[in-house]
Amino acid sequence: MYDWLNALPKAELHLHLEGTLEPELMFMLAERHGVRLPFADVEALRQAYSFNNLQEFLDLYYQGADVLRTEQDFYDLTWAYLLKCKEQNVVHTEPFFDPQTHTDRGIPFEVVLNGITQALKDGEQKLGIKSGLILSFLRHLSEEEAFKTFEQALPFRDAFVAVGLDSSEVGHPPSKFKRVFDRARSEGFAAVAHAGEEGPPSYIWEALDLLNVVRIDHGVRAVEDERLMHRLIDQQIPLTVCPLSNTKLRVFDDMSQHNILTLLERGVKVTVNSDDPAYFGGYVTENFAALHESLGMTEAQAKRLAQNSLDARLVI
Ligand SMILES: Nc1ncnc2[nH]cnc12
Ligand SMILES: [Zn+2]
Repeated sequence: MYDWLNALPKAELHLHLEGTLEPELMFMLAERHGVRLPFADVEALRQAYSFNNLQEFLDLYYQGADVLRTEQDFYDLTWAYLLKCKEQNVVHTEPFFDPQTHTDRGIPFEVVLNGITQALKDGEQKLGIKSGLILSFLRHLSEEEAFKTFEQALPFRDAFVAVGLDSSEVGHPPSKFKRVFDRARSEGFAAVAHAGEEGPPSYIWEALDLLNVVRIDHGVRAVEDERLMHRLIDQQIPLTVCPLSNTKLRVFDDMSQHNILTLLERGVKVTVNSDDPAYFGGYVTENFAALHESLGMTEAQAKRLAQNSLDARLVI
């Protein structure tokens, strides 16, 4: 089944480039820049990837990103991910990047963006993988800081297709970013947002009604609100679900409890994605494989999930 799932053409719509930083690359970049990591070796770092919630993961994820410093680093990071896409027949990807994670430690916005966009261009030319980059705001920071980031990005408007919202969800509802999302949409960008990962269904409502998002990232807590379920089904609003992430971050205790196939069978437009594969134990194919192993996902269901991902692309 793994090989069959791997060969299925698919799109990835929920992937943080910073979350593809494999321990081996982290150590290589640390050496490149003479940075001392607080882990003895790759194995010790992997051992640390055990989380009780989103915040415990984010603390390590932001710390790991500190080795990303030059254009070449961002290129290498993105290219390594695109090679994985090639290997797993991900024919299209719409990755996030978090500019504030880097600009806040003094890395110029252009350094981050140039490295990523050059790799994405090469990915299309040399590997045939299409992409659309999503600029994501960190929701634990202020709306004013999100505005600053957006203004900084505008001169490079051709480099990205949408804005997103990620980081610590609870306590930072979508409403906090209504005005900056209004501004981004007025400039012609699509909007997506993480909502209903750890946060309540009301955050999904806000993402839809206040931020006017065209997709919900995660959204698995929608099942707690039947009226919301009807909205998602009636309007066929895609959810970018990340099964391995959800179990690693304890949104579900075990993969056997994951609700993605229940959502699929109720008619919600769900897709399968890897979120932060270097930290959560697998890329897209591993996510599909886990659904087969733990939930008995059939080939027909896998085909529908893959087709949903192609249908839900922002860029065609
Ligand atoms: N799963 C996730 N939720 C929120 N912010 C993130 N940043 C990277 N991965 C994330
Ligand atoms: Zn995410």
